[in-house]
Formats: sequence, structure tokens, C-alpha cells
Amino acid sequence: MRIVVDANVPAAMECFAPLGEVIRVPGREIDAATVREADALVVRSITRVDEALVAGSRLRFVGTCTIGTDHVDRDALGTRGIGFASAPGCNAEAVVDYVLVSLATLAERQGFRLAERRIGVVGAGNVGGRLLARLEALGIETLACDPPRAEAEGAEGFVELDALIEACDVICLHTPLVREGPHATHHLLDARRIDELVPGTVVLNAGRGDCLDGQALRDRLSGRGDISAVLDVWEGEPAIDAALRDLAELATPHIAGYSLDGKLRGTHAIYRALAHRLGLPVRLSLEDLAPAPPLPSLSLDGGLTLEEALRLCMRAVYDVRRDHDALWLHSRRQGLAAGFDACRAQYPLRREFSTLTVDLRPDAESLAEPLAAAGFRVGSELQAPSAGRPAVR
Ligand SMILES: NC(=O)C1=CN([C@@H]2O[C@H](COP(=O)(O)OP(=O)(O)OC[C@H]3O[C@@H](n4cnc5c(N)ncnc54)[C@H](O)[C@@H]3O)[C@@H](O)[C@H]2O)C=CC1
Ligand SMILES: O=C(O)C(=O)[C@H](O)COP(=O)(O)O
Repeated sequence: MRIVVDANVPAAMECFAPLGEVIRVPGREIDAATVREADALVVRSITRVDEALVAGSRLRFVGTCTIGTDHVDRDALGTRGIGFASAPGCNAEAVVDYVLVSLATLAERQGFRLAERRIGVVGAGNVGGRLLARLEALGIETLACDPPRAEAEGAEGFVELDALIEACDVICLHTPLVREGPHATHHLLDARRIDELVPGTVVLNAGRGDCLDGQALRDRLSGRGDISAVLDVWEGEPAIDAALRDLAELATPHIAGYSLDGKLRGTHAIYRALAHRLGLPVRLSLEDLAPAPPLPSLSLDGGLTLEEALRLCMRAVYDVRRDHDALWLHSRRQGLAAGFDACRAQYPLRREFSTLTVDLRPDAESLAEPLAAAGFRVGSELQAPSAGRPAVR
């Protein structure tokens, strides 16, 4: 059993070596010659898996350790009887962390309170649904647009896209890329909708670059300049539009889902699927793969405002400004496309908010609910005094 695995898949040897011979190849270099002698292929989103790739091979299984599947031609696999698996929801928590810290950063820079903004979420699936839950738990007003869900479950709780755009201060795109059909998402935010955005609107795209008309957004930002953009995904990755990157308040290289936790969930889901396909036992658990977090806990007293406490805890785990700066730095050193890919290939360790326990001193207990709502574990020093530091009563 020969298994070709994208070099950017963490824990690949631990998971796949017990199942066969593992050959690691950078995702953009996986081609027909690479997979010709392979029985299984494990990719991430940058490898286009289509008829041209699989035609001359003996592949029996393709797995993508990602949520998105728009890079895989499933019909081509089905026709050849090649099994397929993806990893739904694997890095959804990481994307939500990314959105929260990005919006908190923008609020600080632009001097507004997030709690006073209405946030519209387009695509209320694993990512959007979790985002809505965390925002609502934080007391932030939200609207959701998801026509496929509205059709299946009833319209209550959902609004049309144009109504959302008109009513919201922040618009977060979390749709898959779907090119055809009644709910196609290619250029869902098209030139007309971008032109109609209310001045002051923040547009955040962490779905797929093609869900938004990048040229129209660039024109609006460079022309009227009265809206803001937070962009993690781009048309034409990795050769992105440098002018749009420069106009975005936060520009990151498709890393919203890049927590170690999310990547490991993706690897583990495909390991399970392949083992199942081969009739082999699943001996490794997800817990076996994840190391202890480098910052397991921190302690807060009551001296901070809620916004300050949230920002501090978020940035202690993940500071999105690091990734914005890294894109600049790598692009300047290596050029646009190579720099974009280098940021992703050399991505530093990032954990999810849920790996941090925030211990609250008695005078900070009012922070417990909002910190838990944002996704942190909350401990109380009153309930569980730490050794050598007695709780104050
Ligand atoms: N930036 C990043 O690093 C990441 C990006 N993604 C992208 O985010 C997408 C969404 O992820 P999940 O929420 O996990 O997927 P999901 O499949 O759980 O949810 C997608 C939701 O979008 C809805 N939807 C489909 N067409 C729509 C339309 N025309 N208008 C509004 N809603 C529509 C679906 O009904 C569904 O509820 C992925 O397909 C992927 O492309 C996912 C993970 C990381
Ligand atoms: O899961 C998805 O869908 C994503 O967008 C991935 O997080 C993107 O990561 P790569 O597959 O491009 O490494």
C-alpha cells in the first residue's frame, strides 16, 4: 500500500505509516506522475484532484484533510470507483477564533465597540453556525443568511443576502465555493452588492476567495475608501492581487483554519477513513497526537475592562497581526506567490482558544461568562486556589 501525502499534513507518519509506505510531496507538486504508483492520496486544499491527476493511476482512495472540497472533482473519483473522504468541521473552531480576534483588532484600531455592531454571517454551517453561537453568547446582535438551510429547515432565523447586507455593520462570508446551481456562491458578493455596501461596513471573507469579486472590492476600497476589508482567502491564490492586499485592514494567507488542533483533527479524520476503507483498526486517538498547549493557563484580576480582557486572552493564544505581518514580510522577500505559500508552509504553532484556561481572581468574576462565550475555559481561583497563592475572600 503506497500512500502519497501532502508535506503540509501534520502527524502524517504517526497516522499513515502503520497503514502503508508513506511518500510526502509538497501539495503543489503532486501530479499524475506522483500518484501513478500510489494506492491512496492524502491532500489538503491546494492540490487539484481531477480526471487528469487520477486517470493513469491505481488509486483506490483520496482523502482531503480539509473542510472545503472544491479542489476535488468527486464525479471523476466516483466514475473510477475511487473512495473519497473529507474532514467536515475539522478546523471550524480555528476559523471562529480568527474572526473574533480580527474583529477585536479592527474595533481597537477604528475605535468602535463590537458589542454595538450587528454582525451578518453568510453561510451558517460548521463555521458560520459556531460563529453565530459565540457572537450571540457574547451578547452581539447577529443575522444569518443560508438559503440552502432556510429551504430545508424553514425560513425562520434566516434573512436574504441583500437584507443582511443592508442591515449589518459587519458581513462575514463563510460559504463553500459552489460554481453552479440555485445556490452558487461564485462572486456571491458581486460588483452590485459591493457597490451597495453601507459606508462603514466591514467585509470579512474566510470562505473561499472566489465567493467575492476581488476587483470590485479593490475598486470600492481604493475609490470611495469608505468600507474596510479583512481577507484571508483570495482569488488566484497563491498569486493574489497585491493592490487588494495592501488595501485590506487585515490580509492573511488562507490561514484562518490553521490551528494545530484543527489540522490534527483533519489528519485524524482521514486516517480513520482510510483505516476503515482498508479494514484496519484505528489504534491512534486524536488525544495521542495533540501536544500540551504552550500556554495552558493565565490569571486575571478585575483591573481590566471586558474588551481589554477579551483582547488580552485572544492575543495570548493567537494574534492575527502576526499573520498579517508575515504575509508582507514573506512577499517582500520571496515575491507574491512564493511568499504566500511560504507563510503557510512555515506556519508557526497556533492553538485554539479552548486550550487556554483563564483563572479569575474574585474581583474578576464578572468576566467569567463573556470569556466562556468567547471560547476559553474559565477557572475560578475562589473555587480552586492554586498552590502557594491562597484565594482572597
Ligand atoms: N479560510 C480558511 O482557512 C477556511 C475556509 N473554509 C471554507 O469555509 C467554507 C465553509 O465551511 P463550513 O462552515 O465548515 O462548511 P459547511 O458545509 O458546514 O457550511 C457551509 C454552509 O454554507 C451554506 N451555503 C451554501 N450555499 C450558500 C449560499 N449561496 N448562500 C449562503 N449560504 C450558503 C450551506 O447551506 C452551509 O450551511 C468551506 O467550504 C471552506 O471553503 C473552511 C475552513 C478553513
Ligand atoms: O479546511 C479548509 O477548507 C481550508 O480552507 C484549509 O484550512 C486550508 O488549508 P490548506 O488545505 O490550504 O492547507
